[in-house]
Amino acid sequence: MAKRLLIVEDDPGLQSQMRWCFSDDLEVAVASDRNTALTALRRLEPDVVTLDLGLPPDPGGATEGFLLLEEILRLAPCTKVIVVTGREDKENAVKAIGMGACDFYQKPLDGDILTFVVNRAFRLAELEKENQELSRQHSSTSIKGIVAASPQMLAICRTLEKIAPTDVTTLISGETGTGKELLARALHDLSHRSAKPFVAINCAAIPENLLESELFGYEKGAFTGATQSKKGKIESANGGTLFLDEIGDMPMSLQAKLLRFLQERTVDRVGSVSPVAVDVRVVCATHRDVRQLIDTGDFREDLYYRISEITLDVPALRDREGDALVIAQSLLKSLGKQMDRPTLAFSEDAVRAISSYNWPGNVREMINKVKRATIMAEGKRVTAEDLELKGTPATMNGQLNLRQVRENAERQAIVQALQSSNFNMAQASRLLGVTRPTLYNLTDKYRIEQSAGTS
Ligand SMILES: Nc1ncnc2c1ncn2[C@@H]1O[C@H](COP(=O)(O)OP(=O)(O)OP(=O)(O)O)[C@@H](O)[C@H]1O
Repeated sequence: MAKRLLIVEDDPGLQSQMRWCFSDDLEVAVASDRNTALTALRRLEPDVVTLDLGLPPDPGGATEGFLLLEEILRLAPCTKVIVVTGREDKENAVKAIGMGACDFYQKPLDGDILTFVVNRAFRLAELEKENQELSRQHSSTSIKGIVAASPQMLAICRTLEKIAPTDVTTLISGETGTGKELLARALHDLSHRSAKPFVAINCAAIPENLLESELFGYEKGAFTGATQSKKGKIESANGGTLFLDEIGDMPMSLQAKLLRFLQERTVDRVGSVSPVAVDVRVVCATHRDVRQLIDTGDFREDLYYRISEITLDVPALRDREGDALVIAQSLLKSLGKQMDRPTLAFSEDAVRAISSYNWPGNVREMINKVKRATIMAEGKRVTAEDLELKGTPATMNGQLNLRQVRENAERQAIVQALQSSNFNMAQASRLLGVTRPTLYNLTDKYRIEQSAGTS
């Protein structure tokens, strides 16, 4: 396929000069204002755009150019944009690079230099595509219990696999219900500590005066009621992993003691004078912004650095492309099995509603909704109503053009048919009304697994 270039330039003389610079093997389109440029972007899907910042109705300024740059990068973030500025306009060039343009070119026009800059942008676009292709090929998670399809979660899973064999202290942050504890358990299961205990404690759920003895244990007679010595959670996790959930809620008084433990790797039971050596890997999680807690004096900065040798920021479900649907499908499958309704599948409006709802309670909210729907659904289809979600009409939803909308819908329908037919290609092709070879071509095109890969 020919490489595609869009030239956005309002000066007709420069337009034809630029066109002339580029060889015949490029497919070139020209636009002279923001609207025509956006139409051409949607139609041509160029790999590279040269963008004159001074466009009508503000040819002397750069406002239209910046607006257009922003829209191009929102609609087609992989497009390489080269901004074209006046000779003395370094400030705007720098601003454009800051906004995400890949390069800039200063007038007056020099054909050789412009061709060089444009070719370099094409090469960059090509390399990025190859890179994406490669990462897509390794795009399923084989970590037990974690269902994911989004590039963000797949990247987190890859990091998790890399850090699991080490003992680095890891901080997992993310909204409630995003899977922080699940990731912490996976970190433990994939480590050499997996045969030893995984001990979790929720620092927000235990009153301040009990948390110390829960964590560090106590000696007989340390306080009224301490009739026996007791190991704390840290000691109980010896050899394994200690998971400190909601670390952001740990009281200041205990933060100092925890820091000491992380430095010395020994615990002092309450009421004891002889420290006990403990070997644990510490994983912490929080839904709070720890940096902000440090600013307000509610969290020790030195402790933060100790617990965050590696940080994993788990995005909210609504920000993970494709995850909501694959997780919902997997939940329906397992809950359907549990509740003796193994053939349940989502209706079309349910699929749309799942993809467009913003899931404030993340996966935990989804579990509740799918559980409810599995009970409530009449017949074989789970509707948006069963999920207590409003059905939403299909929209452009920030997608580039009709081709992208169509491809996303096609991809979704194929995944759904495969899942509801238990990955039986003959059955799925009948459901979709296409032949089996066509379905094989489509699964290749969209790189869809032909078997239940993620579970
Ligand atoms: N990617 C996923 N695949 C499958 N199940 C998931 C996924 N993410 C989360 N879950 C499930 O969602 C539920 C909530 O996850 P988890 O308890 O790990 O979230 P959390 O971020 O620790 O929540 P909180 O901050 O409220 O403690 C669990 O039942 C978990 O197994």
